[in-house]
Amino acid sequence: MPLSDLVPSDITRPYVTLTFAQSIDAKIAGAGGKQLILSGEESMKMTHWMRTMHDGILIGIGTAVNDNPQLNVRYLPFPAQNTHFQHYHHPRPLILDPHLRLSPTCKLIINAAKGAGVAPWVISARPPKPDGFFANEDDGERLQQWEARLDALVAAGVTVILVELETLHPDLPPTTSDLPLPAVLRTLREQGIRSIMVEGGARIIRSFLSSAASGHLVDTLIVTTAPILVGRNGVGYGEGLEQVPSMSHITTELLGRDTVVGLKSVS
Ligand SMILES: NC(=O)C1=CN([C@@H]2O[C@H](COP(=O)(O)OP(=O)(O)OC[C@H]3O[C@@H](n4cnc5c(N)ncnc54)[C@H](OP(=O)(O)O)[C@@H]3O)[C@@H](O)[C@H]2O)C=CC1
Ligand SMILES: Nc1nc(O)c(N)c(N[C@@H]2O[C@H](COP(=O)(O)O)[C@@H](O)[C@H]2O)n1
Repeated sequence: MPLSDLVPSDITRPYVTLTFAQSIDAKIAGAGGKQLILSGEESMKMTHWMRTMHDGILIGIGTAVNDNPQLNVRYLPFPAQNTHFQHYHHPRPLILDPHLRLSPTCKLIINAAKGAGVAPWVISARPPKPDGFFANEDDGERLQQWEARLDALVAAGVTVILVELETLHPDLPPTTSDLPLPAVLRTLREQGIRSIMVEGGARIIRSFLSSAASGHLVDTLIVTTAPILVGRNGVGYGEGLEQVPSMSHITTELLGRDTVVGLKSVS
C-alpha cells in the first residue's frame, strides 16, 4: 500500500520521510562531495522499496549536480504477476533549485523521456525584480539568464514550480535564496503530492532537521549507517544544527552489514 494512502487527505503538507545513508563517522559523501556507495545491497533495496511508497522524492540541486542521480526504482525483484503489484511506482523527482542549475541533459530528464522514471519537477523562485531602491545593475542580466534556463528546462519536459522567497518586509529584497520549506511543502501538497521522501544532500538534510522553528516538517527519519569510516574531509550534515526536532525511536534493524534506525516525530 502506498504510504500516501495512510495520510489524511486534509493536511496542508505532504507526509515527510527524511532518509539518507551515512558512515559511522556521520559522513554522507567523501572529500569534495565525492558520491559514495554507503548502503549495502540489502539496505539499498530497502531504500528502493521506500521510493515505491512515496509520491515524490526530494533532493537539493547540489545533489542533482554532483551525483546526476536517477531516483527511480531499479533494485527490486521483478514484481510478481497476477498480484496488485504489476509494476512498481516510480516517485516524482522534486529538485529544490532556486537558480535553475539543473542540466537539461541530466539522467532524470533523459530517463523520463525513455520511460525509465517520471519527469522531474523543479521548485524554484523568480529572482527579485530589477527595480526599486535595492536594485543593482547585475539584477537585469541575472533575471534574463534565469529566464533562459527556465525556457530550456521547460523545453526538456521539466515542470517548474515557483514559490515566493522570504522577505523581512515586502519592500526589502529576500534575505536568502534558500527556498522556504513550509511554502515548498504547501505548494507540493496543492499539486497533489501526498508523501515525499527527502534524500538529501547535506544542506537539505540540515534545513529539514533545523525546521523545528517553523513547526516540525519531518514525520519519519530513517538513517542507514554503513560500517565505513570516511574521515574529516568527508561531507557531514550535523554542523551548525542547533534546533533539532523531537523524535522517538521506532525500530533498529540490521540489514546485511548496515544498521537502519527509524525515528518518528513527537508532536
Ligand atoms: N549518502 C546519502 O544518502 C546522500 C548523500 N548525498 C551527498 O550530498 C552531497 C550534496 O549535498 P549539498 O552540496 O549540501 O547539496 P544539497 O543537495 O543539499 O543541495 C543544496 C542546494 O539546494 C538549494 N536549496 C534550495 N532551498 C534550500 C533550502 N531550504 N535549504 C538548503 N538548500 C536549499 C541551494 O541551491 P543554490 O546553491 O543554487 O542556492 C543549496 O545550495 C553530495 O556529495 C551527495 O553525494 C546526497 C544525498 C544523499
Ligand atoms: N540510500 C542511499 N545509500 C547510498 O549509499 C547513497 N549514496 C545514497 N544516495 C542517494 O541516492 C541518490 C542516487 O540515486 P540513484 O542510484 O541514482 O537512483 C543520490 O543522489 C543520493 O540522493 N542513498
